[in-house]
Order: sequence, then structure tokens, then C-alpha cells
Amino acid sequence: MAVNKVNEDLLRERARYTFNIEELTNFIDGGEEGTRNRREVEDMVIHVKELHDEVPEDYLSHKERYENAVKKGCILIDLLKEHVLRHSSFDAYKPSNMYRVLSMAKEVSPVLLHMGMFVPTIFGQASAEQQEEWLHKALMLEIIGTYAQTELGHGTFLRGLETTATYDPSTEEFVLHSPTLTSYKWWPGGLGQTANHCIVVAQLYSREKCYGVHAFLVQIRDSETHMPLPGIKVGDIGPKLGFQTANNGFLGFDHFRIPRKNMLMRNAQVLKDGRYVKSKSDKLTYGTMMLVRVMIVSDAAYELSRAATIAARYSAVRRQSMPRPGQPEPQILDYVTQQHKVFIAIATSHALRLTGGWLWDAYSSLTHDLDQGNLDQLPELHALACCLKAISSRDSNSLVEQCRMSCGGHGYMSSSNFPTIYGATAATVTYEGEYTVMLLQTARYLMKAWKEALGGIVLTPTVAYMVTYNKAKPAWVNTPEAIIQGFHAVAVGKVKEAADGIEYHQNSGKDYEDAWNAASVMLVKASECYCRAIICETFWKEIQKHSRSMSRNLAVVLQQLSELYLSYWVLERSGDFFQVRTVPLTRTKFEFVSFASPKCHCQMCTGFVAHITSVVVLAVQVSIQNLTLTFCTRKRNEFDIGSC
Ligand SMILES: CCCCCCCC/C=C\CCC/C=C/C(=O)SCCNC(=O)CCNC(=O)[C@H](O)C(C)(C)COP(=O)(O)OP(=O)(O)OC[C@H]1O[C@@H](n2cnc3c(N)ncnc32)[C@H](O)[C@@H]1OP(=O)(O)O
Ligand SMILES: Cc1cc2nc3c(=O)[nH]c(=O)nc-3n(C[C@H](O)[C@H](O)[C@H](O)COP(=O)(O)OP(=O)(O)OC[C@H]3O[C@@H](n4cnc5c(N)ncnc54)[C@H](O)[C@@H]3O)c2cc1C
Repeated sequence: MAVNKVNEDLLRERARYTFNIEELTNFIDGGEEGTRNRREVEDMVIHVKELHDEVPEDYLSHKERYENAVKKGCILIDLLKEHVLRHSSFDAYKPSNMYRVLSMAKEVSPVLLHMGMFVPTIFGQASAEQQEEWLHKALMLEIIGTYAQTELGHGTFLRGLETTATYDPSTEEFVLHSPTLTSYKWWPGGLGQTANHCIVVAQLYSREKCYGVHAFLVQIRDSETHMPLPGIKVGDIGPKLGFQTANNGFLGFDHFRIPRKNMLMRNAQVLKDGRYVKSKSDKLTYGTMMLVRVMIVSDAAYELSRAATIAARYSAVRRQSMPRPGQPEPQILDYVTQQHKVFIAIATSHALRLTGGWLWDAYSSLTHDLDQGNLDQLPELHALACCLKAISSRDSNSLVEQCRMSCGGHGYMSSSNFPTIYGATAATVTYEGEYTVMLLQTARYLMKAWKEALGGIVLTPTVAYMVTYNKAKPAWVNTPEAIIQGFHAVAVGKVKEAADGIEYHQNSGKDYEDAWNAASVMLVKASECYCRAIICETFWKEIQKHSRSMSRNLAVVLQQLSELYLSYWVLERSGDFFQVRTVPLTRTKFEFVSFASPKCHCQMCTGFVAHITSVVVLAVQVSIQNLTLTFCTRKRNEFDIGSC
């Protein structure tokens, strides 16, 4: 049998790397133990022949694809359980581990929601007694669940959900009901044919009063026959852009009764007589969504790293065109335009991975605080989780598409794996909080922070710079730190512009809701800039922090990737930097001039800003472009794709 011979161009490129590949691998895995764990699980998986398709999944029927995905999901979960039982240190519910194992199968697993939301909801929202009853069964997949929140009529507006859970004190039961077609649960992964239980989010009624949305654990299918229980209508919602084997389904209730104890009661409770005991915060019901948003940042990075690896390898082996007559066709990696497409994908996968780790640590700290009854950090973490989920998933999805396009026709083949990766990342931009909605959630937080900044109130860490920028302007020197300051200045400027926009519309007679809506494009922009500043700063600081304990050669390359990321986004957002005004040329200072704000439209001010800014920004652009071009050409000579 012919042995697959590794392409000579790829071997030559790999022989040229300038740093220790194993060291980079450990860095990406979060340490040597992480690499050992990952390799052990991969070794378990790679040799299981049932996980390798004889026939391309695209040639299978929907039913065959689903059955194939179920089979693979069961094999992977058994391997995961075996590994967890053998290594108590392997934290199966650290996002990167759980998702990594399931994503080793090409198809999205029908039990993704069981692992990704059903189990975490029991962890996060079930009382100790309820965890005692359900957690082990869920971890051992004796019950298979999903998370049923979204309805046909509402996905974003949770307070508008129509499914009702009405408490009947005479039987100590909740009666679940879907009063309208639009109240049918729609989308939950695994609901079509896989799950026999689910977390149902419904409007809680007791003693004829509505207490808002709460979570309930509901058995929907018979544990023996797997048939829907009486009063349950359930099935598959049909074909989608991607995620074809996620088994997304619909669910309707016809006065379906569950025991009182099936309301998740860690936060709020309903007593036997129907009395409602309020939670410390209504927002704790939303806890699972925050967890998954935090997970998505790391996993968006992972999916992008897969796409970037495919594109980098292809760029090394693909030879095309003849710039010099008679010369061999060059590797497409020699084209600067190809480097410009692929290198930013590599840099971004590192930026999002490190930011995702930083966010996971912040989330872990919050959950510890919440256990102690301290909710102080909840608003900031919600704002961070919203914007980072939105931006990371959108960046990942668009760069996956860029990687696909960089591989020409072969990138369009299913066998390239780009269509599967694209379908998974495209879904992530919408689920767990739609892109715009999430940025508007962060904008709510930023508007409050801005008001506090104007009053000189000390702000939480990620917005603290608003107070300083509102008073003293930073000096501009062309360093990564100064570029990060520039992003802070841009973010403050956009926040101010949006706040001024709301005020402007209110002064023109609109109420707050209409003024908010009229300024909402600026609000989204402000959140984007706030989030970009966080990613830029976190990426740079994490690289600086880790560089101190890594070999110089690796530190140099990672530093250059973070410089590339900063440069790329300054150039991508040069229009926003144009709005950053300098004052005396001797020491250029940032001052944000909004072209859209109701003030400073006078000819003099606008003319002055345009002239000075063009001088400064031109200087900035030239130096940044040099940095970028230098990075690409210099790195091309020695750029390591060995890690690819
Ligand atoms: C390729 C990568 C693969 C990644 C794989 C990772 C693992 C995957 C695992 C599973 C796959 C996932 C499959 C998908 C599942 C789903 O989609 S589940 C359903 C998700 N649905 C949503 O996210 C709904 C989005 N909408 C909202 O969240 C709401 O808009 C809202 C944010 C709740 C706001 O709605 P509303 O208008 O009613 O309320 P507001 O007045 O705007 O806000 C109320 C106040 O509450 C605060 N708030 C809101 N949410 C939270 C929260 N989660 N935590 C804390 N606080 C919250 C908000 O700030 C307001 O507070 P304020 O009044 O003080 O400002
Ligand atoms: C692949 C996939 C898997 C999913 N899995 C699950 C699951 O397992 N469980 C589950 O419960 N749900 C799941 N969902 C549903 C998902 O959570 C919702 O689709 C998502 O929350 C968006 O809600 P929506 O679909 O109602 O869109 P809408 O909220 O109707 O959004 C449509 C448009 O309206 C805009 N919009 C909405 N509200 C506002 C506002 N206040 N201000 C400005 N613009 C607004 C949005 O920006 C968007 O452009 C899944 C979805 C997908 C695509």
C-alpha cells in the first residue's frame, strides 16, 4: 500500500522554523501536562477505526449522517469517561477539553448540548439535593439532555418567552404548557431524536402571579422506549446551513405535569404551598448562557486555528503562476497577498485563545464570588462575555472564510474541511446570543460606565481608562503600548459619541428608548471598539507575561504575531484613528473628535483636525505598514509553518 509521502515543500518549510515546536505546542496547550493529556486522548481516538468514514458524510442521507454522528458521539464519550476515570486531573468540563474531544469527530455531536449546556446548567442552577439526584446520571449519560430556551417566536427577548410553568399546590406539580405555536421550543440541539430530558426555560406562575423566566428539568421521552411522553410534541426542525448532525428540534407541551422538585432551585424556589422565594438576583437564571459565551471565545479560537493550519499548509505546497519566465512556479506562500490573508488568521487564533483563557479565569473568579453571595463583578463579566463572544465568533467565522478563499478551488471541497468549520463558526455568531444583541448588551454597561467616568467615580478594571482619557490625553509614541492606548482613546471616543448621540436625540424630543434606538449603530460601534481594545491589550500583555518564561526565539515570533495583530487592526480601523485628534505637534496627544457628534462641526475645527490628523496618521500608517510588510517579508524567509 502506498505510504503517504509528506510533500517536500512542506518538509522544507518545517525544517526552517526558528524555535522549538514542542515549546510552542506546550504554550498552546497551557503547559506540558495539557499537551500530554491532549495527546493521550487523541491517541485513544485516532486508532478507533469506527471514527473514520468509509463514505464522505456528504454522500450519506440525513438519517445515516445522524446515526453516524450518534455512533461517533458514543465512542468519544466512552473514551472521555474512561480517561476521566483514569486521570482525576483531566477536567472534562474545562471548555477546551470537553469541546475538543467531541470535535474530534468531523460531525457536530448530537450530544453537544448535553455536554455543553445541560450538564453545566445542573452544575450552576440545581440545588445540592437536585445535583445529588441528577448530576451523576447526566455525567454518565444515563439521561441525555438539552437546553430548551429559544422558542419559534423568541430567541433574544427572554422576558417574552411564552411557555408557561404554572404551580398546582394541590398536587405539588408544575403544569408546563405551550399556549401558542410561537411558544413551541425551537432550535435546542439534540431535541430532534436524541435527548430524553431537557432544561426548559419558562414563565413561572404561582398563585396567579408571574415571576418571570425560570429553569426546569423535564423528562420528555420514555427512558425505555425513547418515545415522547404523553403531552409532549417533539421532532427535528429540518436542514440548516451547517450543524446538520446537531439534531436541532422543536418541543411543545400540552398541560404537561412535572413534580415541584423539578424546578431548578439553587437560586429561587417555590415552596409546597406555592410561596415564591426570590433569588439574590434574577440574572442568575442567565448563568448558563454566560458560561457558554465564555467557552465560545476559546472554541472560536480553536476552530480558527484549524482553518489557519489548513491554509498555511496549503500555501506551502501549492505552486502557481510564473512571475519570472522560465523560473519554477513559486509557492503561493511567497505572495505577500497570501501572507496577508493567512498570517492574520494565525495571529488571531493566538489572540482569541489567550483572551479566552483570560476570560475563563475571570469567569472562574466570578463563580467563586457568586458562591460567596458576592455579585459585584456580575455586570462587568456579563458585558465582557457578550462582546467577546460576539467579536471572537464573528472574527473567527470571517477569517475561516478568508482561509478558505486563500486555498482557491480546493478550499471549496468538502474534503478541505472548510465547509464544516465554516458551518460551525457561522452558527456561533448567532446562537448563545445574536451578534448585535450581545454588543448592545455591552453598550448598556458602557453607557453606565461613561456616566460614572464623567462623575469621576472609580470604574471597574476594563473601563477604568475612561476616567483618565476623559481628563488627560495620552502621548503618542509608535510602540505597541501606545497603539493599545490609541485603541483605548478610540473606544472612549466612540462611547462618548454614542452617549452624546443619545443625549442629542433626547434633546430633540425623543424618549430614552427611541433615543437609544436612534443611536444604536453608534452603540454597537462603541462596543466593538471597547472589545477590540480588550483583545489587543490582553494579547499583548499575555505574550509579554509568557515571554519571560519561554525561549527567546519563540518569544520573538509570538511578539511579532501580536505586533502584526495590533498593526492589522489599526489599519482596519484607520478611520477611527483618523478621528483621534492631536494638539501640539511637539508632543502629539490623543483627543477624540467625533464627526458624528452634534458639536464641533465648525469649518475651522474640522479643517484643523483633518490637516493635523492626516500628518500624524500618515506617519502612523507608514510605520505600521512598514511593520506589517516587514513582518510578512522577513517572516516569510524564516516564518515557521512548522507548527502548522
Ligand atoms: C465554533 C465554536 C463552538 C463553540 C462550542 C462551545 C460549547 C457549545 C455548547 C453548546 C452549543 C450552544 C448551542 C446554542 C444554545 C443557545 O443558543 S441557548 C439560547 C441562547 N439565548 C440567548 O443567548 C438569548 C440572548 N438574549 C439575551 O440574553 C437577552 O437579550 C438579555 C441579554 C437577557 C436581555 O434581554 P432583556 O431585554 O429582557 O433584558 P435587559 O433589560 O436588556 O437586561 C436585563 C438586565 O439583565 C442583565 N443581564 C442580561 N443577561 C445577563 C446575563 N447572562 N448575566 C448577567 N446579567 C445579565 C442585563 O445586563 C440587564 O441588567 P441592567 O438592567 O442592570 O442593565
Ligand atoms: C445552530 C443553532 C443552534 C442553536 N441551539 C440552541 C439551543 O440548543 N437551545 C436554545 O435555546 N436555542 C438555540 N439556538 C437559538 C439561538 O439562541 C437564537 O437563534 C438566538 O438567540 C437569536 O435569537 P433569534 O433566532 O430569535 O433571532 P432574533 O433575536 O429574532 O434576531 C433577528 C434580528 O433581530 C435583531 N434584534 C433582535 N433583538 C434586537 C434588539 N433588542 N435590538 C436590536 N436588534 C435586535 C438581531 O440583531 C437580528 O439581526 C440555536 C441557534 C442556532 C442558529
